[in-house]
Amino acid sequence: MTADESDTAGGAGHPDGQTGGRKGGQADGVQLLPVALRLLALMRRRRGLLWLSVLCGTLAAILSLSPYLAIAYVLVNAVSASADWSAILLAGLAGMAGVLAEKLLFGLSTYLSHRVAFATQRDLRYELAGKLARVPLGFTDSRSKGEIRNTMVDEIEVLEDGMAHLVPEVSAAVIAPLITLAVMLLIDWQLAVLMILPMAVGMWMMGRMMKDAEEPTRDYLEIQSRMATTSAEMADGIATVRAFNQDEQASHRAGRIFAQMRDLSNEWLERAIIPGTAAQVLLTSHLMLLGSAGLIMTAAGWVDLGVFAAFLAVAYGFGDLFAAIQGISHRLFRQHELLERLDMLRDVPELSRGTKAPALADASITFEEVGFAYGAREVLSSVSFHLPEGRCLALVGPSGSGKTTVARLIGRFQDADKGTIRIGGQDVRELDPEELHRHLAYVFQDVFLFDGTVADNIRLGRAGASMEEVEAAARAARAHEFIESLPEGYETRLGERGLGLSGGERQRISIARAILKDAPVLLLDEATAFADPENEALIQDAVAGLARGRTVIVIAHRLHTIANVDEILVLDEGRIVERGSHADLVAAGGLFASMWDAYESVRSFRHAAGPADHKQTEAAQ
Ligand SMILES: Nc1ncnc2c1ncn2[C@@H]1O[C@H](COP(=O)(O)OP(=O)(O)OP(=O)(O)O)[C@@H](O)[C@H]1O
Repeated sequence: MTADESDTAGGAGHPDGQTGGRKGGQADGVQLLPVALRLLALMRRRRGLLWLSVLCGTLAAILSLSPYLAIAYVLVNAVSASADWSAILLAGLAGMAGVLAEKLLFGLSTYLSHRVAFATQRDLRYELAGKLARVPLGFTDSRSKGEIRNTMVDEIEVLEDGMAHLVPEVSAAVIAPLITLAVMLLIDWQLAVLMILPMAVGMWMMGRMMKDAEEPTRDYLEIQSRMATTSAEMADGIATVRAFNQDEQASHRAGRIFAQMRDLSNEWLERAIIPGTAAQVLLTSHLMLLGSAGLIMTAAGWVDLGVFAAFLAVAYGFGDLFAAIQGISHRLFRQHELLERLDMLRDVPELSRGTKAPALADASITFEEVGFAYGAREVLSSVSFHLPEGRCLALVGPSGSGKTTVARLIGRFQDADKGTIRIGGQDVRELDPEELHRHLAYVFQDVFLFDGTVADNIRLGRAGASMEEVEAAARAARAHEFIESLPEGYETRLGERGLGLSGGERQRISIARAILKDAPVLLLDEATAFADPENEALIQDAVAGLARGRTVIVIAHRLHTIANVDEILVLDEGRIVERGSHADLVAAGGLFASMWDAYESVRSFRHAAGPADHKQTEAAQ
């Protein structure tokens, strides 16, 4: 694809772009040459093809002047008294051959640059996908997922314009005119100056305008990014929005952003139309200046008619080339923004990769004075515990007390800011991440299912597991029956994010994954609520089977399910405020005891409420 080159203000760099935006950026203006060099650097792995493309593009641009020169030669000779018709014919043929060669070379240059661009796009996406696997998960939490998707899909797509189109076009629009200009200066510097002067002034004006466009362009990209996020949210969250009767408010919110976009575009149009048109006039007035001044000089005998005709012909072709430069600088400016956004993703610090792959002493988990903050907000402080292999630890506490964060730190979804977390005696930061994750299995509430078959989704637990193993895991996870009832059983495609399965069914697929993985440590976030009592009982059953013989950390919401765990940690505002067995904690009369009382009274209320609720509560037990 090519970038949209239409310009509302005479090619004056309307602040449109196809990127998401960002505030800030270089205060001292965008240097277009470095942008072009960065684009080249992106493609350096394929520099052989790239330079061949540049060479073909340059030759094509030089040859593009050949028909004008041929016409000039033909005209000058045809009107002269001593016309040499065979030479005229030869010049005509040479002009035609020049055009043909130009088109062929330009086609070859574009073909090569596209090959390089497509391969580079693939490299970049691959690199970013790998990067996402190495950055702390907190990064994707804090960064809108739409923004990341935007960069990986749309913005890298737009970079294709820079890599595939700008490379041959820059060769055509910059290198070739420079060579031609040098030759023209050698032939007649006065005519060459006349030819180039108005263009140079026009180019300078365009440059000023481009500089003025930086701020509005950033605002434009910022609004464009918000528009993309709002539109994606409207599409993704439409069910919630409708359920709360917020359609109108959501439309108004989106409408305000759309209006900002219109206002910014209008504002820019008004600012750019006059200088833009003036620059356009200058950029195209070189023929008039050269024509009138050159005629006088020729009539005065200062310049040879043939030379004057050649200059006129080249100047005619030069106009096109300079028009191309405007478009290129404008598009390079867009590429600059894209490259900056790409850099932001590429430069995100990665989790340190430990290299140790030692045999862990056991599957114990230890927290030593662990502290963690999201930005400035401390969410865990001085958390210490030791969970021996094969034992079960429950984390309880009010919402937001830090239970999930404890589990996430073990898997290095983020790294602790203070203290040390050990598995089998080894600091998790010193372990090779793959080695660490081989020891951990998760069953979280928010089950991610990808667009693939049920069997493939279960195989996420262990790639390459046989169909028998997948099925055995599904049976143990009490998922086999519902999977069999799907239209194509294990081969049923789940569609994007596994839409179409109930919460309980998704959870059981996640349990099947964990069973297949057969990791010694299980991190389990107990589901808070499922309407369907049958599902609930099945999940409890499956979890009990999965937990047997493993080291388990369970984030517990139903306090009766943890009556027999080895230790309960009670968290409040990121600190361990109580610890002990269920009976001890109830007897202690602290936070756990009051949570337990509240929990019990809800349960007895449910028992009293009626058969349906009663059945559900029973099933849960
Ligand atoms: N990605 C994040 N960025 C910023 N703050 C976060 C993020 N994730 C969690 N928090 C905050 O960290 C604190 C601890 O969250 P955490 O999810 O660990 O609590 P929790 O005890 O598991 O809560 P719940 O029982 O509601 O799931 C909360 O105040 C939460 O708002």
